[in-house]
Amino acid sequence: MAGVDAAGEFETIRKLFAPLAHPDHAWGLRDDVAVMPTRPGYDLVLTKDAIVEGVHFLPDDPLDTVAQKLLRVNLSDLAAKGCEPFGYLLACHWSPRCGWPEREAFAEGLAADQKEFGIHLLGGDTVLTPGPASFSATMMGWAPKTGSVTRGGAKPGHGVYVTGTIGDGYLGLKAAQGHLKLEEERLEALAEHYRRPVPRLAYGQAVQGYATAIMDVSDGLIADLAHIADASGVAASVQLELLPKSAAAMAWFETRIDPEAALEQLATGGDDYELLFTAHPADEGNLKREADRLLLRLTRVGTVEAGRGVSATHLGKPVDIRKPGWTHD
Ligand SMILES: Nc1ncnc2c1ncn2[C@@H]1O[C@H](COP(=O)(O)OP(=O)(O)OP(=O)(O)O)[C@@H](O)[C@H]1O
Ligand SMILES: Cc1ncc(C[n+]2csc(CCOP(=O)(O)O)c2C)c(N)n1
Ligand SMILES: [Mg+2]
Ligand SMILES: [Mg+2]
Ligand SMILES: [Mg+2]
Repeated sequence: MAGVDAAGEFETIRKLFAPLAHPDHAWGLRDDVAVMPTRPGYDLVLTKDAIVEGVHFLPDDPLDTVAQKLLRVNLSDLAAKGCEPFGYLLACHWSPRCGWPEREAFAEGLAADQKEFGIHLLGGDTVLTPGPASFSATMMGWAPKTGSVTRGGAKPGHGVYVTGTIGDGYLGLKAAQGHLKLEEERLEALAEHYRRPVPRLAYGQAVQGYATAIMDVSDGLIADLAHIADASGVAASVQLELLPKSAAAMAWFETRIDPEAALEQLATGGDDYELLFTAHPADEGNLKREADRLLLRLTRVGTVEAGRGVSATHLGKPVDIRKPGWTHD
């Protein structure tokens, strides 16, 4: 057909996205809708996050990793609620820089993570924008009808726990921008965490029996803990010296002259996509055992207290946190 270029809307859908469609429920991406099945004994759980060039990913990030980041930030929300992922609706707002090779790379990233996480594409929308590229996914999964742990059950005396390490996403952005002076291997490890965070799906399911409140860390550990504290009607304190750091983050930390400011950066930088939760101290052994089983680091970083808000200390000294995390203002 005249006037249809190689990166056209319907070529993209037919050649790149249709092969990723759910074999039973997406009608080959040739109709107006998809149909969600039901699953006896389970609730359908939905979440949506968007990512924008220049805001969530860098203009020169490879498009396969952009697609993976999109799926993973959404899967991270399902992980926090102990869900088994099922599939997603995808919106692509391509910018003029997204030609056919970039769209192919994007679809390859989707294919890799569909396999990794056992999900399928259900449908979506494809548009062109004169502005920066952006993408969004509506991720769907299943949670047992017994219900997921909310953000609202933390009680004074409970511990505050976090999976993995904190600050790699934040440092990874700086590494990808060429703003850090570290060994190449360290820079790559950090940038990888920024571009391809790992949603903690298995641990999210494993802790549903123990956590009293849970969410994933996207905006920053302190800001996100404040959401748990607000929803639970409690206060929480974080001991910054307990923050779990990767080898690369340790290497960066050792170059800092102000350790307190450096820890504040890690605790408020966001892009972690780790699980943050509270639990009764009596359950710590079970939580550790489940983490060990999954070869996942688990760290107690603080305590739930009576009151409101989140406070931080460094080696016993109060730290005034100026900006607890990322906000779109
Ligand atoms: N435009 C919107 N319309 C309806 N609900 C919204 C809208 N934006 C956010 N929400 C809802 O507000 C709540 C908080 O959203 P938020 O995006 O902060 O959560 P999150 O995805 O856990 O965090 P993050 O986006 O930092 O990963 C969620 O329940 C979300 O569905
Ligand atoms: C290029 C670039 N600049 C800054 C950041 C940092 N950042 C942006 S949004 C966000 C919170 C999570 O997003 P949301 O709340 O929208 O889900 C964070 C930590 C980044 N990732 N990339
Ligand atoms: Mg969100
Ligand atoms: Mg989210
Ligand atoms: Mg946010």
